[in-house]
Amino acid sequence: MTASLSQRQHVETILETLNRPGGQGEAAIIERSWRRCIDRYGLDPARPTPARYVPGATLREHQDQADDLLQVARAGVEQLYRQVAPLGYVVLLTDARGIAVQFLGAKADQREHQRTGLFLGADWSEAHAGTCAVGTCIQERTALTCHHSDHFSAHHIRLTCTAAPIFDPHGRLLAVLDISAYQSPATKDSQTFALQLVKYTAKMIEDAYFLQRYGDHAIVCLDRSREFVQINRRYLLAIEENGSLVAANTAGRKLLRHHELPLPEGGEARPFKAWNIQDLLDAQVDQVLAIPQHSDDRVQAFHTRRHREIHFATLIEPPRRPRGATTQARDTSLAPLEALADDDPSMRDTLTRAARLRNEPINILVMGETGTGKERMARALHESSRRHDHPFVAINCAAVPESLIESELFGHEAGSFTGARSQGMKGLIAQADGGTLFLDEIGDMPLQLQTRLLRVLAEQEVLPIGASRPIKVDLRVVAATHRDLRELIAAGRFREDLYYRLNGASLRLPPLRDRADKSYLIRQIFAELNRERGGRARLRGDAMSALLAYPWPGNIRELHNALRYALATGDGEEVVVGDLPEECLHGQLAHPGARRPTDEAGEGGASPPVTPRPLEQDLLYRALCRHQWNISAVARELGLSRPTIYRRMRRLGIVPPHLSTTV
Ligand SMILES: Nc1ncnc2c1ncn2[C@@H]1O[C@H](COP(=O)(O)OP(=O)(O)OP(=O)(O)O)[C@@H](O)[C@H]1O
Repeated sequence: MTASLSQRQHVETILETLNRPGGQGEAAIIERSWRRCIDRYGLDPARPTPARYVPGATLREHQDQADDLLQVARAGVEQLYRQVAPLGYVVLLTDARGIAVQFLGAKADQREHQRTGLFLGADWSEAHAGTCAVGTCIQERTALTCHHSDHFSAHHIRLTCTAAPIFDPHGRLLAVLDISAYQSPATKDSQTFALQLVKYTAKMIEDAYFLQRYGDHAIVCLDRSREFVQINRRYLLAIEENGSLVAANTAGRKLLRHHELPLPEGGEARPFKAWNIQDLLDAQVDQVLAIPQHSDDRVQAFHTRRHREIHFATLIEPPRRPRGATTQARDTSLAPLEALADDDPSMRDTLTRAARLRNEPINILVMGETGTGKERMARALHESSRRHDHPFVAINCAAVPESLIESELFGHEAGSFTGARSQGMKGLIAQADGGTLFLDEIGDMPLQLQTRLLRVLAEQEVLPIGASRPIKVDLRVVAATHRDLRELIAAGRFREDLYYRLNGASLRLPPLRDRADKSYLIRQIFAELNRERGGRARLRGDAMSALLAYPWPGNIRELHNALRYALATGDGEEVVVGDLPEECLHGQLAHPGARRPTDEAGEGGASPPVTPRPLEQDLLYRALCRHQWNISAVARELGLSRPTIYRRMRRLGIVPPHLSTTV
């Protein structure tokens, strides 16, 4: 059968079906949508519906509005893509208006994706695209598969698309998650698993968004199964301290409807906020809030008040907000240490240890790869200790010339050696009296000075060069190293006795690549740099995604520099993915969903080109040089078509060296 014949038949089927009384179940959903297409939108099933893209700037607005969700959804969308990509599906996340704000699909088929509209910026609203999984899901507020000839437009009938809605904690539609493929078996049943998988992922994203939005509230998680309540968390209810409900996930809202008291004739359902947890569960608020989080009884059973059904409950308490009798005044002096990390397991252990050690009269050795924040840790230890009103004095033993380090550390008397200051100099050790002396790169300290330092630590007194009497000092030394001091000891380059003096306790910092709180660090550093610059730029979601996708080797300094660069190249208002340095962008381009969207969306002529930035020119130029101006190789590396590369070269004014005229 030729395509045009099947398309003609499709049009006839639609018209015939609409002349019959309505169908059942999902068939009814599709029929209702077909009716809307004709009656409300005035669409014609035989008329081609070319993919429509919103312009680049509009797409950015849609992405900005969906930014919170996009950040939470990223991991879920990527996991879904990994699951379905081998079967030929692409993944789209659209906003509530049907505009694709995230896309993951095979790069090799990019042209086809763009032609069909399975791409960033495409408009899948029903009013434009006709009956389709996304548009019809938005209208019907339900998950569905739009398989082959379910589509209204004859031009979409080779597609199979499955979509599920994502609602916000108040039941408003937030987004639609969709998977689509060009080839699939003829029967719609073949998509049953697809539908379950998309619904499951949409619920995961919805719940992750819920937990993030209401992270400052107590959240009651309920399930009918004791075994699954901690994993499934089927029903989520955010409550105030007095038990009144502030939000519920989709399943939670259904549970409330199920347990609503019978309504009087014509009566309205109780507004969501009028619920209290004790209206739902046969329990007092205090009992629910007392469910322990970290013991064997963290799952507790309750009857529901109305139907006497058993539900198992766990509680997620807001972080750092102690409640009731266990309330203790928060120790604000710990703030400098707490600010170093968010939710990284090894940092959490390190910080707990640091908090215990901060006022102990022992020296501390901080270990970790270069740029992992050892000096930050030393400062935070000092600032959170009782010594914080006294000086924090830092010296980098590797950076000061060997000839100066002795006088820098120990100071000297007037005229004690050639080049000494005429009035003498107080050394750094004496300057740190009462406070903290930070010895960075201690492994680089010359052996002879190690002996003198050992004496200072043992005697708590320092003898300046040329002085006859030592000066008493009260010191806490924090030393840092990225080297293995035991190896240096074995090689005879570090004194073992000094090692034990310095290593009263040790703290090890994990490399950036292993940290689970990268997004926290990114936000922290970005905010700091913003403050330094006196600016108020914001970091857009696509830049954050690229930074998170980049395989950071180990160094926070590198991240710091990347953000500094991005702020310098950005327009001052926001930092977008194109403002990031080349290395981060490479991690980004290897990742199909995180590409800067707008210029590629313009390939079909629907989106205007993005204003070129110097960085974009620089990136392309460097890629061209790397590949000796082989356009195919550059196109492959950047995941773009050859014509796109030529178009960009023209737009950015890049001329190959072997041509004297413009390309
Ligand atoms: N927790 C943090 N939050 C924000 N910025 C941080 C954090 N930790 C480190 N940085 C930044 O990362 C960079 C490196 O930090 P720091 O100098 O403390 O590392 P280091 O391990 O002492 O480095 P080196 O090994 O080179 O001496 C600095 O720019 C610092 O501001």
